[in-house]
Amino acid sequence: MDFLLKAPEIAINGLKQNMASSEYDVIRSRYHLKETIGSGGFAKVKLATHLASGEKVAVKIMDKRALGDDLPRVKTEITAMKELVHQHICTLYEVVETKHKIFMVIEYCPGGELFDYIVAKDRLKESEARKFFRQILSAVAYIHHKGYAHRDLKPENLLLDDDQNLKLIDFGLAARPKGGMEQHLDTCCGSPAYAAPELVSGKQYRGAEADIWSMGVLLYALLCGFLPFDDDHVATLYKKILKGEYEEPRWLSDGSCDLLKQMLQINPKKRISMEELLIHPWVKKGHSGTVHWNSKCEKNNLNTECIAEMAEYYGKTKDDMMTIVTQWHYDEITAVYFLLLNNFVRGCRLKLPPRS
Ligand SMILES: [NH3+]CCCOc1cc(-c2cn[nH]c2)ccc1C(=O)Nc1ccccc1
Repeated sequence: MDFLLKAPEIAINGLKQNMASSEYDVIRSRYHLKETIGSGGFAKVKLATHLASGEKVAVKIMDKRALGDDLPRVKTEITAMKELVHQHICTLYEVVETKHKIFMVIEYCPGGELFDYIVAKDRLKESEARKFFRQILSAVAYIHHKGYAHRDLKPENLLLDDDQNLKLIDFGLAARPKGGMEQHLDTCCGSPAYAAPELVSGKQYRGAEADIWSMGVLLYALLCGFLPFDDDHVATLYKKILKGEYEEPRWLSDGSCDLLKQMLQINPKKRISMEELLIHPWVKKGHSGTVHWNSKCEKNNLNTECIAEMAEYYGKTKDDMMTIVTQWHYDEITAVYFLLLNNFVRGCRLKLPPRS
């Protein structure tokens, strides 16, 4: 099985990784792996502690031998997460690859899945649904701006951080069409209940338009606590999606019904666009302005306070530390930078302990 990221003989973190040693040696040298906090088909996700800083992280562990046809999904996700750095997207901190394993170290979200949050509350009040929907819009407008479509938007892929803010995960099905976001896509993917009519009918579709349909289903789930189109038999579910008829519970406001109607348009050409969504009266209600979707943590705009803290920790000049960080090897250095940055963005000051 070839290496996705590095040839086996290339040193990992300056040390020649003895390929005979445990597959977990490198990850355990920097993280204390704890309980499993999630799993999906080909991966399990463990809670871990970053030994140098004491910060909690999530480690997504995949065995290349078990991945089979899903191996390209992992490369897609790693490539996408390296490029998509945003306050409402789970940050990829580090990638460790060994002969048989791939470890993705990701920002930890202690609040769990939005799915479970909705189930626990039955359904959300309009104001809370709006708060979450604005954050989802912010993340999706950003990834569309960067030329990506997520293609698997659903409450299971939105996690709550410790400030009750949403973070998007699972970019394994993301697409970045070479011809730009206007280019049509062919692959039918994602979760059936959230899939757009043009996607389930096997037609070519535009990623951005399909993502907007999925966000309509997501908004409906936030406001109602159940899905607009649902059935135990996928063929029947597809018929319901293609028909586009759904119940409007009496608790939905006229504004909510109007927005849902514009998002759940079976004809993608009649569906509301991202630009119109960002300024929609329902989205703006009760908030001072439109949705801010630009990233607050772009890689091309390094945080000088984090660099200064790292320079002191590693005994380097700020310039040398800046040069090392901007190589973005997604190794220990990248992880430390993003861990410091995430705390900075949240208004905390993470002080690294003296190095042993
Ligand atoms: N539905 C989410 C289950 C837990 O999965 C994750 C949790 C975190 C996480 C938890 N806390 N912070 C981040 C980060 C990433 C994943 C993830 O990518 N899961 C996955 C996706 C596709 C296939 C298999 C697994």
